[in-house]
Amino acid sequence: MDDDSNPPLMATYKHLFVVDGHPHCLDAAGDRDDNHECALPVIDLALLDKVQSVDIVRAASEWGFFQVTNHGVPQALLRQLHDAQVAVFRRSFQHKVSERLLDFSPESYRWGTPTATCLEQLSWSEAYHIPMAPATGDKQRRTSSFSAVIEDVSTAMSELAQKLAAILTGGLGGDAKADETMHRCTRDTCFLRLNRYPPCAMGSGAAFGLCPHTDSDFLTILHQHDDHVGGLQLLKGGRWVAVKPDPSALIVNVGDLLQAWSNNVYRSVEHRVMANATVERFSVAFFLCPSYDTVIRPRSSSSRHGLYRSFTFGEYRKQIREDVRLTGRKLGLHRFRRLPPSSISS
Ligand SMILES: C=C1C[C@]23C[C@@]1(O)CC[C@H]2[C@@]12CC[C@H](O)[C@@](C)(C(=O)O1)[C@H]2[C@@H]3C(=O)O
Ligand SMILES: O=C(O)CCC(=O)C(=O)O
Ligand SMILES: [Fe+2]
Repeated sequence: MDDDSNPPLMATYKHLFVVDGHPHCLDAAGDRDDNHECALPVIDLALLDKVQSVDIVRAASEWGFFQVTNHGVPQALLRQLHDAQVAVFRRSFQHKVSERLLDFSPESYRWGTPTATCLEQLSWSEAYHIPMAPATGDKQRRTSSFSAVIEDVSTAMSELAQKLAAILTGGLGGDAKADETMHRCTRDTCFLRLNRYPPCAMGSGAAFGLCPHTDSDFLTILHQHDDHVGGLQLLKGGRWVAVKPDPSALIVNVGDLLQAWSNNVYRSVEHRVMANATVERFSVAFFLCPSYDTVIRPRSSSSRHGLYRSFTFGEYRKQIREDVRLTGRKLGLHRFRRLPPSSISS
């Protein structure tokens, strides 16, 4: 490994570990139930029938997270992606910031949190956030074996995500409009994110690998490559619980768009990654997203009014970017809540 491959996280963010001249650490200790590992619901997709669909609907509404086995994304392909991902992150930092990864846009490489003003907003990680849409004039995506692997993984994950999204939208009763919205998610409107969490010398749990957030998409498919490096935690019943890594399974989580569309039936649950003092960690996330002009129209039911106003995915992303720029945090769906009728003055 090149010594110069790590982004300069310590040099850039060391000051956030000191507040008023005193060492500062995350207040994760206050909510620390991190030793508590949870067993996410596991759905065996080889047995996909009515019973499994009901289980998926239940897991998405009670947990917002579940795991799938026999998911159809070949294990050998995930291993190939892992090897290529490791090699890409091993290149020198200078190379990563200055070169385009293959033919993807230069902004796809990110590290740390440029907007962070406190430790709580810092993500101790580097990532390639890759739009699946081919760049204009881009005819050479498959010229390297790496881009071919990325294409194959994203095609397989996209098929899986669409299948699960169809089950989840179907699970709320027939609504043609849901189908229409889901059809606006094609592989090319989605994103693949390659994450690497470098060791953090300040100690395990001293920083977030990825600070608490909900995903801004319909559904996320996540693969953790190692069975011995944990770090992912989710908020369950007001407490942070750790997810036990299982590289043979894929983790699925509901994103903000599905929560809004389903009128809070499905839950986009906050999750985070804790940094580790000695070992690095890799993961890959596939985000099922529609085109930016797609309107998310929260369904209303006889029992519940629409909790959110309609918005386009482009509007949602823009608002998040703006909130992060101005406040350091994503405010997410709170911004799009419909005001209760009593609070609207005439
Ligand atoms: C600073 C931030 C960027 C981010 C939202 C956040 O407040 C914290 C987590 C970030 C993250 C990580 C996963 C996804 O890539 C992302 C789109 C998301 O939903 O949360 C990003 C956000 C972003 O890049 O806007
Ligand atoms: O690395 C992980 O386990 C989680 C990644 C994640 O939450 C994300 O990329 O949105
Ligand atoms: Fe996430």
